[in-house]
Amino acid sequence: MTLSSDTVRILSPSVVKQPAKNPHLTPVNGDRDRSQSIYLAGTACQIKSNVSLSTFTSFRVGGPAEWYVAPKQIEEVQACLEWARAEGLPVTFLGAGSNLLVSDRGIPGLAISTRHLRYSRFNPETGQVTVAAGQSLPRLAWQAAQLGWEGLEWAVGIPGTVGGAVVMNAGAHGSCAAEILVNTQVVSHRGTISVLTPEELGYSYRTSVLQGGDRLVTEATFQLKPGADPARVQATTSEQLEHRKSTQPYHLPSCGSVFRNPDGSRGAGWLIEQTGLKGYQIGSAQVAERHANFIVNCGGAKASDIFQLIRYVQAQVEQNWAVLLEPEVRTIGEFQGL
Ligand SMILES: Cc1cc2nc3c(=O)[nH]c(=O)nc-3n(C[C@H](O)[C@H](O)[C@H](O)COP(=O)(O)OP(=O)(O)OC[C@H]3O[C@@H](n4cnc5c(N)ncnc54)[C@H](O)[C@@H]3O)c2cc1C
Ligand SMILES: NC(=O)C1=CN([C@@H]2O[C@H](COP(=O)(O)OP(=O)(O)OC[C@H]3O[C@@H](n4cnc5c(N)ncnc54)[C@H](OP(=O)(O)O)[C@@H]3O)[C@@H](O)[C@H]2O)C=CC1
Ligand SMILES: C=C(O[C@H]1[C@H](O)[C@@H](CO)O[C@H](OP(=O)(O)OP(=O)(O)OC[C@H]2O[C@@H](n3ccc(=O)[nH]c3=O)[C@H](O)[C@@H]2O)[C@@H]1NC(C)=O)C(=O)O
Repeated sequence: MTLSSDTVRILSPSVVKQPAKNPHLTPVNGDRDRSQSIYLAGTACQIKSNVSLSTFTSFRVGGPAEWYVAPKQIEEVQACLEWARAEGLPVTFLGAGSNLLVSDRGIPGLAISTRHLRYSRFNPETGQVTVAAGQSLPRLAWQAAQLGWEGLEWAVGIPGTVGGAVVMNAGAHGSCAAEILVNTQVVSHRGTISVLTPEELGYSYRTSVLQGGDRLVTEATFQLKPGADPARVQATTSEQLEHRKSTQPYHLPSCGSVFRNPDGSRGAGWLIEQTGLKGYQIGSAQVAERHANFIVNCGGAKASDIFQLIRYVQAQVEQNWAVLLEPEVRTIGEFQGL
């Protein structure tokens, strides 16, 4: 079973050209072919070539993005998308990289990171918070707790961005993004801005129609519950984080749960542990002792080690339990031939 990939193919890689001399581009220094970064005309947007993604993922693995940019506002997002389209490049969206496995070979085309899209606006009249896609979800959870707004306590241990949470329908402790989302603003690969409701997102467990799609989440609005005692909300938030740290290998690079829990009472962690795979290692990738549905990078792991371990665990569980575990982690780039 191949793992799904999230590189959006505006054109298939076979026709992806090396970026031509694009009139929109102002080389930073000298001839573009030599330069490692370029600026999009009319913006402060710097597109860099050959940027390693390993430091941008929680697994701490992954090869280089052919091109990488971190736009600071929606107009720059639109300019980047227009450039990629003009150059015939596939586009990949990056949040905090906490649910990504990026190929050691890297990814073709343009990787757009939301890391600089950050603001949060709490509206006491409506109890809603509107927040930029690149905002850290734990940071938002703590901000809400400090205000005495309930509804995000569950999210404090999810080390991703708001945009990633909207796309993944991130959840924990019986809650998830779908339950509190009012709407989300997205930009299509043609630069068109629209606002989607939870119904339009086709939400289900750890799934939305945005996954593997070509629309970038730029902002989300959540319905929270103001008026609680801030000390109590902060205490609950801390408890959620402490519970997680005691049941999950938080201290080692991972992507969180590797597989979605299958239907039925036996979760992925239980199935993998009962298959005797805790501690099983390929290279420096290991099935975590603390939680069998985590694969951890014990130091110096390659993406290929992790990929092969995912497939090995899938095969062993299927053989033992006739259950085919479905990856929750999003794989990006090519893993063929492994
Ligand atoms: C220690 C640890 C614990 C975790 N615990 C949980 C948990 O309890 N519950 C849970 O649900 N998850 C958990 N995760 C997984 C992960 O944190 C979530 O899936 C999170 O929502 C991913 O957000 P991100 O910003 O890192 O997205 P990324 O990993 O960067 O991207 C995930 C996917 O979303 C896409 N994407 C990201 N941002 C955007 C955007 N703005 N617009 C469009 N597409 C976008 C990417 O292309 C990719 O397909 C955990 C991960 C770790 C490392
Ligand atoms: N194992 C793995 O692969 C990974 C694990 N993690 C873990 O996930 C957890 C979340 O990490 P991360 O997403 O970086 O978020 P942080 O834990 O860094 O929290 C984000 C922000 O929330 C605020 N904050 C944190 N704790 C408190 C608090 N007790 N009270 C008030 N505000 C607080 C801080 O904002 P401010 O700076 O404004 O004070 C902080 O910058 C961390 O424990 C981290 O170690 C993260 C990534 C990967
Ligand atoms: C970490 C993630 O989300 C996590 C989220 O943090 C936690 C807490 O709410 O609940 C889910 O884990 P989970 O279903 O494994 O929940 P846990 O409470 O850790 O384990 C459930 C049960 O599985 C069994 N279990 C778990 C791990 C293990 O190694 N062995 C085992 O037998 C235990 O019986 C345990 O009681 C989410 N995982 C999925 C795939 O839904 C993620 O999505 O990345």
